[in-house]
Amino acid sequence: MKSIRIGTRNSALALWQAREVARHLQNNNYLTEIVPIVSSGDKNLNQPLYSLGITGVFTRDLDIALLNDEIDIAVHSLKDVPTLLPQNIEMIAYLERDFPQDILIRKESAKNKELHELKLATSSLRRRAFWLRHFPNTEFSDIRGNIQTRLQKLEDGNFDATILSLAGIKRMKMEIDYEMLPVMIPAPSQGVIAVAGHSDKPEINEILKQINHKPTQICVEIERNFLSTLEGGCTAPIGAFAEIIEDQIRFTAALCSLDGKNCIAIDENFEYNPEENFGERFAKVVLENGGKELMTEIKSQI
Ligand SMILES: NCc1[nH]cc(CCC(=O)O)c1CC(=O)O
Repeated sequence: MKSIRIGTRNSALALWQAREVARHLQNNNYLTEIVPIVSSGDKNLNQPLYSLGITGVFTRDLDIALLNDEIDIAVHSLKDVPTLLPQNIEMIAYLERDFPQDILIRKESAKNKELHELKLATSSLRRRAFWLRHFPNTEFSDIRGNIQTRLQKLEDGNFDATILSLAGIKRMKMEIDYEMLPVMIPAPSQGVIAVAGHSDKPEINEILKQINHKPTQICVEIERNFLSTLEGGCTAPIGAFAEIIEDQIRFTAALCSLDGKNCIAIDENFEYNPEENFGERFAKVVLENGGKELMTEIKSQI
């Protein structure tokens, strides 16, 4: 049998994630081959992502390679994938989520500062707003690039700390001190590796389904339905996290104003029912409780 061509971005993290998907497929006795593809999201590093005006900067080039039959499947960090997929592209498998949380990393010279004294670097509207919700007088600078670049910028730059995803740090095996940030709600689908396939390739997609982790799929579908119902194509400070605890789902989520002063939050426990779109239901609760006006305000500010 021919080997499965696994498309990936060529950052260290993306390659690690692609090898992880390859390992799962090899465990099921399939041959694999990794095909790195340079993405335009990686080429354009001077502007924050939300200001590039297009969604899917990280995924577009892999989508094109998939549609052009240069690769059979594409591996993504699910949180970078827009909720609306291009025609003929389907998300087929999700690997088990390991570390959904955000963490704080500070440089040595800031190690004795209080949290509210830190000057932070992040380009994420969510991380900024959720931090400001607790520490409203914080100064921020933008920071872009892959994890290694950001940590280098932290050493060189005029700020004390940055916020990153724990999953990325763990996957890169970085020996680095970090602090957990229980005040932050993760981005929808943070920490999840997802595999996309072409709708016209049912044989490959059947193979992919064998490595799907169903509990992770259930959780990220709730988070992403919540996100897509709220956003309608715009980027806003939205956190959403679902986890399965015994036989219940715990869902925590919030939409915040850019300055973090106004947050509409959800915290629910419920029994899973595949017939019900919980993400949409909770997003409607947010929209009806001031979220609609808040989204209009955010859209006018970014
Ligand atoms: N937006 C960049 C990005 N996309 C995926 C990860 C790490 C893996 C993940 O969180 O799923 C990161 C780095 C970060 O947010 O710190």
